Amino acid sequence: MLASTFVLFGATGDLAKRKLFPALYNLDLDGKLPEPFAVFALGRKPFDDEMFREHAAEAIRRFSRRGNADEEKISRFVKRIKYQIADATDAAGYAGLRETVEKRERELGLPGDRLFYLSVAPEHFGPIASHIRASGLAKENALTRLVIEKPFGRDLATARALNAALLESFPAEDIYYIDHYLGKPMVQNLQSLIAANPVLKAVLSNKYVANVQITASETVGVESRAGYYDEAGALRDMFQNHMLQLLMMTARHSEIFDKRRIMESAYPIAKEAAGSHVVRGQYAAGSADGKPLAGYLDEPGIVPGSRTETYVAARVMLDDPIWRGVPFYIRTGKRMSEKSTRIVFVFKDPLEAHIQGEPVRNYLTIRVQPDESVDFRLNLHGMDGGLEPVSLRFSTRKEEVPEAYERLLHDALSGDPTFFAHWDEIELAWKWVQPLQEAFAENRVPLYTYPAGSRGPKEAEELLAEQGFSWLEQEDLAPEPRVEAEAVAAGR
Ligand SMILES: NC(=O)C1=CN([C@@H]2O[C@H](COP(=O)(O)OP(=O)(O)OC[C@H]3O[C@@H](n4cnc5c(N)ncnc54)[C@H](OP(=O)(O)O)[C@@H]3O)[C@@H](O)[C@H]2O)C=CC1
Ligand SMILES: O=C1O[C@H](COP(=O)(O)O)[C@@H](O)[C@H](O)[C@H]1O
Repeated sequence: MLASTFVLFGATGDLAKRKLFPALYNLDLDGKLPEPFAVFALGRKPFDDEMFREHAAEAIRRFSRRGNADEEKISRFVKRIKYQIADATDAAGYAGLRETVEKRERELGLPGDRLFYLSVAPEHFGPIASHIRASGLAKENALTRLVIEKPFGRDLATARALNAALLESFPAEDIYYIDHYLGKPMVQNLQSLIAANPVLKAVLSNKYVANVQITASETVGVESRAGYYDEAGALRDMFQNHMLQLLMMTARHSEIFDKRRIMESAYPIAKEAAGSHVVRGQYAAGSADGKPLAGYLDEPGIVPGSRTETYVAARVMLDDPIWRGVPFYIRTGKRMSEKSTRIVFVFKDPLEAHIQGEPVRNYLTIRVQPDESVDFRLNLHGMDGGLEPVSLRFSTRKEEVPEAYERLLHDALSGDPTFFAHWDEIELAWKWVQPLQEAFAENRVPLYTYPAGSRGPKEAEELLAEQGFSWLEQEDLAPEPRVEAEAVAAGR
């Protein structure tokens, strides 16, 4: 059943503006919100309803993939929003908030099934949950859902403490830990892509796969989040959550479908050995499209001399019957040459024994964003008598891909936890990452620089070269195909 009251803490913030209001609006356009639907936008800034509705409308115009369409629809959507000035740390204020919510629900005839979305800094997660419970803002005998944003802790101990604090106020089944990478349609598709295609299922194992490469590269730098990012770094910001979730989603298979068991099967990397399996980097000055880009240390708000990493690459091995012996190379970085999230299965060289020079390989590339595609690189006999790569491709245009937050908000409203991170996965991921955090803090892993707008530190090549591999970049994966089968899906 859908919750029909949406209470958003942190409604004046960046995430609400860029992702949450546009996602709610798109759900409204698609008829996926209940009718009526009440939105309570909470923040400390001195907006009134009308001012805030214009703020939300502007966010939708700027950031929704369909925001430039229809002013009437935008106006109808924002009328659902009521703005409430509220300091989340003020326990006494929650009684008033409860009255406001109940009054509105009575007006609209709503049952009091409420979703609380905590889009605020993590130090507020525990106290807000506790105040919601103590004030009775979570209604007895009605549905309650609590959505928690990241970062979920800054290490294993703080994540455990935070989880314990949340569990004092809410039962585990009411808590939804959002990881927006799990909301990306192609990530959600991974399971059916493999399960529904025996041909893929048959070859995705250590018998045929030489290595797997998971990349999430970004062109943006630290932007306006220096305060948070300089404390977090790429390991906490992207690797512990999004990248390890991508690993779990990629590696699970019909024998071991539970993501927890995949994470459990990842061989730990001791801090003393981290330098042999992990590369960290920080962007220096560089350029993109002919324009100069500042180095990380010159970005506004970064602590002088900061050793925070903006790039991490790691080799992960799994103690799993299907994947034993296959390296999973995982990398993420800011200020790289391209925005791309993709998973590449690199197949073993069928002609290894017979060919000189470049190996001949098949690749299966699953592009998650910006465009979605599944691309099989085959080798055909070319005109010149040699082998020539060709692609078999299915793709969806970027504008047609629903935003991750759309799907996840709808799932949370509906009470479907499938594509949320589960506490055990979060805990296992922190456990795995902990020695790397220590190794970074103790400077056991060199911090290499790379020019902004590049492919990251050249030292990351060595991670693969040791085993005779190399990172596959877009141009390696998408050779101009001589033969192409392309299916463009509309409106998925
Ligand atoms: N922005 C992003 O791209 C992403 C953000 N996140 C996470 O989402 C959460 C929100 O991030 P973001 O929107 O960027 O943060 P911002 O700093 O932009 O916004 C913070 C929000 O919290 C509110 N707030 C702060 N203190 C209080 C308080 N005492 N009482 C009530 N409200 C308060 C602010 O209200 P006001 O300004 O009115 O005081 C504001 O609405 C964080 O946990 C972040 O890590 C996760 C992934 C990506
Ligand atoms: O969670 C985060 O994700 C974004 C990247 O998300 P994407 O959907 O654009 O790939 C990243 O920029 C940010 O630093 C991080 O906190």
